[in-house]
Amino acid sequence: MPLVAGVDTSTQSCKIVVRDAETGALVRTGSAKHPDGTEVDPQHWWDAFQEAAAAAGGLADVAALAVGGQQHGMVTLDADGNVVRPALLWNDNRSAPSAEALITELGNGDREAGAQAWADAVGSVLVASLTITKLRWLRDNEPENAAKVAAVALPHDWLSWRIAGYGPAGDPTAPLGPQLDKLFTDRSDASGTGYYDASVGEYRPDLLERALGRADVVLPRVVGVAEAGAVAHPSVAGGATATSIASNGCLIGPGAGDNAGASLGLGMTPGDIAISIGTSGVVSAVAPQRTADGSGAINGFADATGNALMLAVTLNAARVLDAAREVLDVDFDGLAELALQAPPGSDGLVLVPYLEGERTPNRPDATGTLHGIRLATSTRPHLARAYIEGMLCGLADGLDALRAQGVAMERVMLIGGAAQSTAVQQIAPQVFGLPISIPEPGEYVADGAARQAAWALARAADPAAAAPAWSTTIATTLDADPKPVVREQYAAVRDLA
Ligand SMILES: Nc1ncnc2c1ncn2[C@@H]1O[C@H](COP(=O)(O)OP(=O)(O)O)[C@@H](O)[C@H]1O
Ligand SMILES: O=C(CO)[C@@H](O)[C@H](O)COP(=O)(O)O
Repeated sequence: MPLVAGVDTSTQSCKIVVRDAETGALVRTGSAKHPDGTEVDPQHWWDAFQEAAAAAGGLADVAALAVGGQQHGMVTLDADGNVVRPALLWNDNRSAPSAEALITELGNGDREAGAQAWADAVGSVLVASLTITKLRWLRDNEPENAAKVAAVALPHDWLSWRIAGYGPAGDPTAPLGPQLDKLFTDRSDASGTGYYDASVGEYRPDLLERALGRADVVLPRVVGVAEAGAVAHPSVAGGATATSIASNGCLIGPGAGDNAGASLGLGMTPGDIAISIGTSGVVSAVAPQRTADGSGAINGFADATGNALMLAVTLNAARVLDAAREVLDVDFDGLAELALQAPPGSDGLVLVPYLEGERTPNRPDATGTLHGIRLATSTRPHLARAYIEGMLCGLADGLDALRAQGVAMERVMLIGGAAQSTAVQQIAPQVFGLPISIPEPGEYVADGAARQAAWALARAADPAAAAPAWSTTIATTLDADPKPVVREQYAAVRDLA
């Protein structure tokens, strides 16, 4: 049976799964770390991809692959294919004033009108995460770099291009050189740039020009759903090209933004909600039409199949628990054990977890605040529980925002690194007031990319082929009595922060 690979070039690491194209059975995996920081030289992603591919036993026997990736990161390339400056990631907040300026400008001085105009035009009210705001920041703060930009790509576009053999002129790992017109992307990741309208499937060069001051830059071609964007070059990843289908080489699928990748990996349909607790906290739902929420609570992105993907995204998720482990000097299990020793609501100890500012609500300069500290709550279990509850309350607000848009919630699935925490699993249904399904532990973004690769492979033979019917196994569904006190306490202090 042919094998396919799915890659997740995420904020903290690169993960690769190799699966059987027909059954979806997991064959092997590999991963490698990315450096910390909100501005990263993309070369690190390339190095981590190579390391992860080697850890996965190489990709020489793989017939197709696809890359899912952290959304929104601004990768600027000059005419020779060099990155102009380190990529600014989705969680880099320096462009918050640029976002505000672009909103007010589009509203001709009226912020509210501008917010709605952006939501109507591209599905999202601008926040610092979106690529377009980073381009405005570049224009205003590094004009010499802005002048060098010949192409703008996203992390998954850039990595796909490198795997296809393109890259900086003279780089021996880029034998096909700096062919910027060979960059490609997909509708899901393009929909997070702020200059692509997924409702009609077209870039908005006029909006790009507003940000960068010009629109004469190459943007990646948006390839169709499950259409191969390129063929992997034999010299990359220790021979990533498939020897098994030598006549075709190893196809590279369109790829996806990581949240659309997870949606495909989970096989989400309307009524399904995914809550991902990775570096970002994401509450997502697929919908037939893209939304235009002028309040900014919901991003109206696209998925990787032709639907819309509604997202509420927080900046403070798994790393809040990493911070708690640091403060309490415990490992993952230790944090979970401590948190489960304290009662729901932590006897009034509440963390508003804006440790990196926040995106939803839009408070880029906020810091975290601990409320309700008394002698009785100055214990390690209370603190551990407050960190977990505060992080989950941010996601519960995201669930409310989706509800307010009329989204049905028939099944709520918890994924992402911190979903492995037994304390998160047990406390989540108390905070959300809903049963929570825990899929088998896995890398659902990489799985979605693998499924897309299998789909692209099938489409190469039959243009009408449907996505392969891989199934997701729900390991357990957890229910608990809702504990409204947790959200009530949080709501009372959230806006004081
Ligand atoms: N058992 C656990 N409990 C809490 N957090 C965990 C656990 N296992 C992993 N994590 C956290 O999950 C995060 C990585 O999750 P992941 O979804 O891979 O992130 P990303 O996709 O943003 O790179 C890290 O911050 C890590 O500390
Ligand atoms: O900005 C968003 C979505 O809009 C984030 O979800 C990023 O796509 C990063 O994802 P993770 O690395 O946290 O998975």
